[in-house]
Amino acid sequence: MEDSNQSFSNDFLDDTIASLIERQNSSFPSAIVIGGGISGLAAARVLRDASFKVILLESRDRFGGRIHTDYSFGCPVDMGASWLHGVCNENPLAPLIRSLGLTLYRTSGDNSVLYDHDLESYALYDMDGNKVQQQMVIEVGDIFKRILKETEKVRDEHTNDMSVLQAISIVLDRYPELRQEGIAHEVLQWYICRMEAWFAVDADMISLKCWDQEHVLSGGHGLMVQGYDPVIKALSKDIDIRLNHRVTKISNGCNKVMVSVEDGRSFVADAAIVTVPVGILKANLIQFEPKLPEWKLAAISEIGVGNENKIALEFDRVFWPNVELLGVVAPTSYACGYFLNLHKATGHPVLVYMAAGRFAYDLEKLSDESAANFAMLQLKKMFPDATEPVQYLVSRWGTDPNSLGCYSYDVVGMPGDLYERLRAPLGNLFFGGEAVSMDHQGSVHGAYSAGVMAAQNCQRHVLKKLGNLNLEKLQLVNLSDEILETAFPLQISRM
Ligand SMILES: Cc1cc2nc3c(=O)[nH]c(=O)nc-3n(C[C@H](O)[C@H](O)[C@H](O)COP(=O)(O)OP(=O)(O)OC[C@H]3O[C@@H](n4cnc5c(N)ncnc54)[C@H](O)[C@@H]3O)c2cc1C
Repeated sequence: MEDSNQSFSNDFLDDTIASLIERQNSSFPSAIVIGGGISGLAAARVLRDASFKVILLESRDRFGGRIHTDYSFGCPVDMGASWLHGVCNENPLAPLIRSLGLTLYRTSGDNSVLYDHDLESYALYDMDGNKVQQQMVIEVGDIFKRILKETEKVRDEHTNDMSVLQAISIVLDRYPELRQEGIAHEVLQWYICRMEAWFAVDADMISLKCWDQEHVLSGGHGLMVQGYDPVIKALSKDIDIRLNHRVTKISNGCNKVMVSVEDGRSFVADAAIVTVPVGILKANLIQFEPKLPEWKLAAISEIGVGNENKIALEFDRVFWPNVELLGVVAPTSYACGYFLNLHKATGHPVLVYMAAGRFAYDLEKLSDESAANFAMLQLKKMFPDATEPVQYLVSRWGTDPNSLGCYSYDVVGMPGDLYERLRAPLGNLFFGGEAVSMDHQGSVHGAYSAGVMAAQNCQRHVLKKLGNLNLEKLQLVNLSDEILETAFPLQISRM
């Protein structure tokens, strides 16, 4: 490790980090944050506010990661995360959202994972364009709840985990009267499609043991009307972010961590925090020196990563009803589809087609134009007179080499200690990112908290290690404490 500084390029030695290399026992502690999504930005802020010298290395030419608000329609369209799950003061992001004065459009009340949209805000259609009676949507929704309730008994009867789909099939064999026919069957498939969208995988991969174990924050689900971008911008303020810096190797020594990027340059600091998506770790795109221990590698391989994609369509006028969600029901959950009506929440004539699981991967095989055409075919099933879109946007989270998936999920048979192993530090190396969140994996607020926690652990570790440092120089500021001081109410609307 000591000799490694010699491999630095000369021009880099003149850069700010060079001072970190030269600092031995004096000056400020230093850290490198890898990945500029919300988790990495939160981690960098905590350390910066604690007077650490921080540098953030980000592989893309933008920061924000799986939060990506696109403005090419002239209005904010979130192609990654768009909801705040848990519109309540306990949400760790609430203080920041409040202080920025951002508006949330609540799409559901308090009701659990499966109903991030209230039933009255749906309009469902069959493949022939006939509107499904709302009464049927409500009745089948109740039947779906009953089926899921019965799967709890199946869970209690089996020591081994199984998929939710397998459990549903056991319940339907036991209670044939719960089976649905015709359109009612298609509506049931639509509910399964919505469940698959939440976990971003097909129902045959959702763990029966884990699916409802998440502690969902209260307050329902709220769309970020101005997009998530202002949150990301606020967190990034004054952080030394190096874009187009793809990390390829992390050398974790006794005293320092050296992080190398694609073009051969290296950065050295007292500690580093890895916040890249778990899909990147699974694909072994970063080399670790020494190699990660077996228990860490096993945790990375045992966690699931799902996929979700969006096709955003901008129109010159609104030709659809004033509901939040437009859905097409079909004989299989794979063939069901739905559009989020952004016009209801934001006033802009934009529909966002959303696809999850295997279907999301299949969509990525199409060109952008074919994907948009596919979404239009779905739309025309509901509205034969639909006009062509003025513009469209297509996401590819599954094959994007900076994400390789949309967010993590619990696989069938997931070991109980998986998350502890994922987040466990290794010497001077700490782990953040949505997948290591304590309670809210797969979410923006979970990723944020995981970044804050990794930074606080890193801060403690480094300060302990540098025991001879003049600690009075350091301002031990907690990011959330600082923001909490500005207490504005959350702005929530529903038109
Ligand atoms: C389509 C979609 C919809 C979603 N909807 C919601 C929602 O409505 N609500 C919600 O709460 N959550 C939602 N999520 C999940 C949420 O977006 C994520 O949990 C969260 O943004 C993850 O943040 P992160 O910082 O952990 O990871 P990321 O945002 O992925 O940040 C990691 C960063 O690391 C960078 N990186 C990758 N490899 C390297 C490398 N080798 N070197 C340097 N940098 C690298 C990436 O470019 C990225 O910027 C959604 C996600 C997707 C994809």
